[in-house]
Amino acid sequence: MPSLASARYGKDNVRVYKVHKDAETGVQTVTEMTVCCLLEGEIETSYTQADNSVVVATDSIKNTIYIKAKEHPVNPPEVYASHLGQHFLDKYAHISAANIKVIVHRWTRMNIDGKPHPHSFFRDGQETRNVEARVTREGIVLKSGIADLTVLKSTGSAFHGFVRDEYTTLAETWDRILSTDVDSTWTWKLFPTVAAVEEGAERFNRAWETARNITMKVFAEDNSASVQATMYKMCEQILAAESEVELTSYSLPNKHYFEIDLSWHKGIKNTGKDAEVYAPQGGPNGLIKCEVRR
Ligand SMILES: O=c1[nH]c(=O)c2[nH]c(=O)[nH]c2[nH]1
Repeated sequence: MPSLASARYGKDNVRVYKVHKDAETGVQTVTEMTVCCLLEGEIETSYTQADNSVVVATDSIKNTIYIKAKEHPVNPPEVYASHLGQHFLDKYAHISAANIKVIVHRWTRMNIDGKPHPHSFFRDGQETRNVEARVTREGIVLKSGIADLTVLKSTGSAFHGFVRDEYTTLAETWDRILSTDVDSTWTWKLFPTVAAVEEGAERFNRAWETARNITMKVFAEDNSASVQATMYKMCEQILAAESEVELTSYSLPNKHYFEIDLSWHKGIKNTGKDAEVYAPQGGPNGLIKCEVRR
């Protein structure tokens, strides 16, 4: 006899835009998000017995995402995600967990004639700021992060001393290009209530800035022995800087740039210390991950 091992459902890819209009200055500030909200609880019978009486329609979940964005600030996204998730526990006794994911897209204010423009913005890169909240009656687990921050350094990266055997063709290198799309997360200690999330909410913007700055500074300044060694240093520094963070993680593709031997053309030197023109690769790519706990 089969049984339902796990279940969650809700609405994904809900796109939300909110504007704040400062009545005094006329300055407007915008936030664009993509939201996912998946519920868990006593919903088994909707799967096993076609019992829709336990189903909060995903259309209603979508409506709630908009209503909560109107009722509450959407900045920082950690606070919005906590309010949204808590709503489903408060409103529906049979719902035991709300899993919220908020992806915040970049809208950076334009500078026109050297002055910040009051209502015009541009997308300066695909990088997003992400939050995952799991809200239960035990408390709120928040995971904050950065995704798709594309970085490259043209030197200051090496990779040698790795296993050499009959499967190895890769040459050791003391000077290579290093490029990746940063996916970094930091998981907070458990918050008992939404009020505890709200209290000192500036911690979330500060930690995002700290993690982003550490990521870029370590990437730029570390004389990298490997992606593994460099990402571990980033994790250590984030844990040292943010005392309420329990766990940090990185997932980094190693986006390869291959040297091109052009010696067949008039003896051109384009390898080793003479390398200038490279071939950026699509796939395959390395993929290096780690989690570091306090
Ligand atoms: O930083 C690296 N880590 C690896 O594990 C690896 N493997 C590889 O082929 N190149 C690299 N680079």
